[in-house]
Amino acid sequence: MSISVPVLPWNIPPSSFTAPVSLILCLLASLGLLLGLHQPKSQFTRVGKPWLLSLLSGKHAMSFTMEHHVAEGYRKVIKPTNRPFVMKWWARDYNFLPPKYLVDFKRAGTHSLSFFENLSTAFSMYASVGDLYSSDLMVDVVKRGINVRLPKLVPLLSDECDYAFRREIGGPKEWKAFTAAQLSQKIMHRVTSRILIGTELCRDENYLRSSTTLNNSVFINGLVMTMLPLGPLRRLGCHFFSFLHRRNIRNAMKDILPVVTKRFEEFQNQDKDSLEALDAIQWSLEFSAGNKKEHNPEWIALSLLHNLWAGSAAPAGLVTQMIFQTLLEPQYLDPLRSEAVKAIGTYGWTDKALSSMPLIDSFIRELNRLYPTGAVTCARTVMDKTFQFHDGFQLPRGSRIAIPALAIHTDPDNFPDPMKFDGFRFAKMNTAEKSGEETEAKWGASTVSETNLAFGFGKHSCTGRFYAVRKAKLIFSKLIMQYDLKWEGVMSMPPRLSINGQFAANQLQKIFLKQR
Ligand code: HEM
Repeated sequence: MSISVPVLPWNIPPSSFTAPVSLILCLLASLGLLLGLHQPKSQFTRVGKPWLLSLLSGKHAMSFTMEHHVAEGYRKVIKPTNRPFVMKWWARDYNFLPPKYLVDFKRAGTHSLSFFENLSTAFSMYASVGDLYSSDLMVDVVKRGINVRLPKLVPLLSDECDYAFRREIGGPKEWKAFTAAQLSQKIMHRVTSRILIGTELCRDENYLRSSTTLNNSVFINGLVMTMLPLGPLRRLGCHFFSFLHRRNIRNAMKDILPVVTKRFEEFQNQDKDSLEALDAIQWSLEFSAGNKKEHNPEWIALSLLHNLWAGSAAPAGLVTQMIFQTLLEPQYLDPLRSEAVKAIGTYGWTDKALSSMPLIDSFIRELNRLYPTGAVTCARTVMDKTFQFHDGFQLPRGSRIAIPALAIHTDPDNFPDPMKFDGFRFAKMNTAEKSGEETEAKWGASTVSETNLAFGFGKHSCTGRFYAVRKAKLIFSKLIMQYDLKWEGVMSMPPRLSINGQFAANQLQKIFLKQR
């Protein structure tokens, strides 16, 4: 049997191309590598090594130790000079700003300092979803869909959580082992999907599998694209190399698109007021209506999947961290459990109950202080010709800025004994200052402030934080009320995964659960 070498239509054998194409690819790769060594000039002090040298230093590469370099910049540049420092992040130069500029994140218009343009470029999203991130639909769905209906949504989340517990944990009479991060992720993904996707799919195992794969793929693809030495051909190269990620999108779309299309057709054909499903498909249909580009099943389905990415992984990491901390310092368990039992006993599984858990709330805020999902938040790209900060400092269009959140959270000028985990730190501060406001108070877990930056700050601060904190409280309360927890031989916090300044709770740590 012989294998014929394919011949191109105009009869030039492909072997004729091999040498020149290889040469061009080698030249481009070398150019990319050289650019990896190049550090463009900046008006600010540069921190960290060139990308390539950092990568060659193996496990100490900046990608895996980013938080230390950011902390160094904060200590050596920001604190003594109150000026920004510059550092490579996601393969590009970022100006890390002192906290005095946080006020400008509040003042700037949403499209002057853009979070989504920044995210899309950092994660090379343009290569997989085009200009999806130029749209306001994702934010609208959370802000105008979810946040205003939280009291109605909590009972639905609670039902889904009960179902998720039955599916993922069951009722073990003896100690049963689970990988904590995996368990939190599965439960959170199911609960999040109940509202962010809807009843048709939230229990569909194919959808759950393909959307979980996609959630992981967004981050992994973004990371791999950052690390490729693509030089000036970065945009083109990312399009080419994102093919696996695009396949993951197609797979998830196969599961979700038929449902969205059906709902789209119903929405077109019926009196719009008669349809009031409590889910994000409904709100996407409503909020995109009249917008030609967005009001179609493909755009809506893609947008839902990307909101799911924002809304599922980070809160799951938070729940994992809550479990680890409770096991590491078991003295917290009794007060947290008693508080949950009392609130649920009084108000049932309602929004009111979740808002009546000041200790759990404080525990969450303290975890977000010490173990935020990122050492850096408030990443933005300047979209105006120039952006002028309140003190006259200016940056031109295309500049990237960010805030060293973890360094600020652990600055002794902001918190006494900042490296110590004090689960009830914020409950104590709240009691000391309480002015009568019962819910989202000054020291509440979902209140952003200049020293609580885990959810960002300003016009683009996380719109999903109210939903996220409620889901974390709900899942954690059910877990500690229904199960005993333990782990074996663990003496310190299981190390987090740190990649490009983003953290993930330890992915391997086993815990044991037994029904109470
Ligand atoms: C523990 C959970 C979560 C954490 C730590 C978190 C963190 C963040 C951060 C740091 C930002 C950027 C804010 C800034 O730069 O100022 C952000 C933005 C955003 N998050 Fe979250 N998030 C969480 C949960 C959620 C959930 C459940 C949703 C709901 C779908 C969500 C939706 C969004 C959206 C839509 C934005 C963009 C906001 C805008 O540009 O106006 N997040 N989040």
